[in-house]
Amino acid sequence: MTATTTAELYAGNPAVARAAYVDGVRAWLAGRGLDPDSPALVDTPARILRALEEMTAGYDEDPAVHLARTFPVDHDGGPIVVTGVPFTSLCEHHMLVFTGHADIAYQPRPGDPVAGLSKLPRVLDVYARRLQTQEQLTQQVTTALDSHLSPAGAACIIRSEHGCLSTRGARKPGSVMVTASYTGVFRDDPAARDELHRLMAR
Ligand SMILES: Nc1nc2c(ncn2[C@@H]2O[C@H](COP(=O)(O)OP(=O)(O)OP(=O)(O)O)[C@@H](O)[C@H]2O)c(=O)[nH]1
Ligand SMILES: [Zn+2]
Repeated sequence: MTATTTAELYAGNPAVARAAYVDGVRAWLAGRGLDPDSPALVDTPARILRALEEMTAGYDEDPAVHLARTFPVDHDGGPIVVTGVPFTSLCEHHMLVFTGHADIAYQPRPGDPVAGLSKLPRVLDVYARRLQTQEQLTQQVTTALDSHLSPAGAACIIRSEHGCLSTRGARKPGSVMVTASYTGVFRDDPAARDELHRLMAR
């Protein structure tokens, strides 16, 4: 007989896993010398759980849904860019917030239909609302644009401040992590990438 892992025990049993989480936070509070039944703390474990579930709701979403509908518009195949899109995510190492802005772009092939403007921030949020590294989040956005729009190229640049770096550990508030992912023309053609950076400058 093989031992049951924690993952096996709780996968498919979200109600049991939630109860165990609340018990665990209560145990930690008590171990820290605090009263988990005090009016101030009695609802805190369930509150943390609700916040975590809200901030990881992206696991229940598929970016394909947002990119399925496209629109025919007159365009000559120039880059389409949305800059300064705010987001909040959770780092997978500490489950602490990292928050910042993304510049997202794709270059449709001439004559191809385009995605609605709001869909780029929506795709970002599907992935941001998961446990993330910034590198992975950046790349997932361009991969989704490539997969569902088949553009000539896609790009995502993210600037964000990580709570795990600013509030604990190395404690460096104000430090900004910058990551970039380029595909197609933006990866292969320096002139196209330079032009993109000019468009993104603000
Ligand atoms: N590359 C990358 N690193 C991240 C990201 N978010 C958090 N980290 C880092 O993940 C690392 C985890 O390192 P560990 O040594 O395992 O954890 P730790 O002891 O808490 O590290 P310190 O933060 O240095 O105190 C830290 O260096 C974090 O800064 C991210 O999105 N990308
Ligand atoms: Zn972290």
